[in-house]
Amino acid sequence: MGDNPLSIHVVNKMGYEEFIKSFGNVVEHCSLCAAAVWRERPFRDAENLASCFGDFIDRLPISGKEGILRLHPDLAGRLAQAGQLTSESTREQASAGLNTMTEEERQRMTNLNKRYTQKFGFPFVICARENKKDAILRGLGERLENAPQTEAITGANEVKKICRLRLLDLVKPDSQLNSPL
Ligand SMILES: NC(=O)N[C@H]1NC(=O)NC1=O
Repeated sequence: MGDNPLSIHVVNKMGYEEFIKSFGNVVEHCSLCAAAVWRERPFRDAENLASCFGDFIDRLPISGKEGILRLHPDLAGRLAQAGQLTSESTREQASAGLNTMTEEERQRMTNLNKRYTQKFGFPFVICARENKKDAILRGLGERLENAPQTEAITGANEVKKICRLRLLDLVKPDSQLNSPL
């Protein structure tokens, strides 16, 4: 949870500019999602807000899902090594142990990421907070075998998990529309 989690009442009173400022990166570099989801207010609670983002992503055509995936940085890629990830990605990649890989593991990850991007035209995305580096390396190898359409949907489902966890950091989980909290 973040330092000052918001109550759902505060969220529901936000104008769209404030809403986009608060939630514009729950889907990495894609403030369009927050800009679209604002119209669904009032939200019941943090989980309902997360479902609205998830439903928006689900409704996108395959080309839109691919577009969202293309806004994600490679895991343990060049941006990570240069310290240029968003603060959210930095924390998530560290939680999976990706910042403490051996040189050999990093090389394997780089090679697999390259093959993945060449095959699909978008980067490999997985919810790093729900996986450790071994599971991520294994997942990368396995998902390389998937068909492109399957993989766009699998990646979008991982984006939804990342988005939900980011939202639960920002909004008090026990704050509800019909209670004073
Ligand atoms: N490529 C990729 O999966 N990136 C990410 N995953 C995650 O949990 N945070 C990210 O930035």
